[in-house]
Parts: sequence; structure tokens; C-alpha cells
Amino acid sequence: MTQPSPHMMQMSHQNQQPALAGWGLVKYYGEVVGLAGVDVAVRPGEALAVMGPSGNGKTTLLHVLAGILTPDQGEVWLGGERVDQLSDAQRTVLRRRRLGFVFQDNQLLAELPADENVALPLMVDGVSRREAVTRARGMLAQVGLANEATRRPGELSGGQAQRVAIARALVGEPQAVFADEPTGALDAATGAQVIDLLVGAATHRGAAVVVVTHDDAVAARCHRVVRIVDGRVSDR
Ligand SMILES: Nc1ncnc2c1ncn2[C@@H]1O[C@H](COP(=O)(O)OP(=O)(O)OP(=O)(O)O)[C@@H](O)[C@H]1O
Repeated sequence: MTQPSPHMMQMSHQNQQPALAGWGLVKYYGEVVGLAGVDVAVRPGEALAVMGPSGNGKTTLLHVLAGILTPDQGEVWLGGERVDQLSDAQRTVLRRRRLGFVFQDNQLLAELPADENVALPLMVDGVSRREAVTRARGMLAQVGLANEATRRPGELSGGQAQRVAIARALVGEPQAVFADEPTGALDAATGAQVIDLLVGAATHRGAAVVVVTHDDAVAARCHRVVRIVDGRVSDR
């Protein structure tokens, strides 16, 4: 059987409750407005691109949805659970167990081979080293890096390193995956491959994906785009 396309996955999930939602999100940094009242919902298997001018709240929105920052007003829901009122310690565990992250500069540990980088979040969570590495290698094979599993980040191309980061983000079977400019350090062709891999692999598993990007080509590879201007959702 052929794999369903991300679009088909999105259609088949259309009637479900959001995998991830933020309602009435407001965030201040002192007197500076980060978010001025944002409603956003992402379905299981849906990839949402967040665009908009620099300094207008995209990263703030991603960090609030991902439990890195708490909103001053509003609610964040992951599946059927409200998560913005959890303690710092509970949100740390939630991020590790139920969310995945991909950053512009992959943030791999230079001294560890790819498979151990991917296995690390599982081991931190109590999975045995043996099982964690086995699962990590399986995940690396799924992102096309079966033969690079024992290489260190410095021995990988930028696109390969970002695929390791994607494997690390997905290995724990997260409900939502957050990516901040995941292709910002890559050339256009490599970036397109990386974003397709991220969106395809995550949504195939039913995860919600949120991608902050300045790049129209990246946004076009997601299912839906939301623009944030002055801390609000804009149709401009
Ligand atoms: N830690 C912080 N302390 C103070 N102000 C902040 C902080 N983080 C963000 N801001 C401010 O909040 C506003 C929104 O910033 P945010 O990083 O969310 O924008 P962005 O749209 O992601 O920008 P970019 O595209 O440049 O990354 C900006 O005015 C920014 O200066």
C-alpha cells in the first residue's frame, strides 16, 4: 500500500478535536507586547506554518504553545488536556514526553554519534540504553540515515544533521512537533527535502506540526498558514 499523502492524512483527521490549541493567548515582556490575543488550533496530522514580519510574535507563539513560556492570559490545550497551568517541572516533563522540537541550528551534541543523539531523550526518560539506541537507529533509518547512525554531527552535511534532529524530535512519538526556522541554515533544495520529511514523518504519525518560517516555499509545503502581525492573527 502506498503511504497516504499529508493532504489525505489531514482530510482523514478533519473532524477530530485539535491536537494542539491556544485560546486568547496574551503574552507581555514587561511592557512589550509579544502576543495580543491569539486563537490557533492544529488538528492531528496537520502542519501549520506561522509566518509574519520579524519581531511580531511568531517565536513567542511557538514558545507559549510548546510550554516553554506561560501566557499571561489564555489557555493552551494539548489533546484534551489544559497544559498552561502546569508547574514548571510538569511542563518540563510534558515537553520531553509529549512534544518534539527542531531548531534552526539542529542543537545536536557534537561529541555524540547520531544514534546516541537521537536516543538521548529516551534515556533521560528512563528507557534502557540498549532499547533507546535500537529505537533511535530505527528512526534514523526512517529519515534515510541508516548508514550514518554512528557518525558525529561534524561528519554530517547540514541537511543530514537536520534529519538527525528530526529523528530526535520524533523518536518519542510526540503529539506535537515545533520547528523554528528549521530550514534557515540550508540551501533551498535541501530545505525543501527537510521540510517535506518533517511534515511527512510527523503528520503520518498523527502529530500536529507548527513551523515558524520566513520562507514562502517552506510554508507552501505545510497544510495551512497563519500570519502573525503585531501579536495577532492577521489576514493581511
Ligand atoms: N525575552 C524577551 N524579552 C523582551 N522582549 C522580547 C523577548 N522575546 C521577544 N521579545 C519581543 O517580543 C516581540 C515578539 O518577538 P518574537 O521573537 O516572538 O517575534 P518573531 O516574529 O518570532 O521575530 P523573528 O521573525 O525576528 O524571529 C518583539 O517585539 C520582541 O522584541
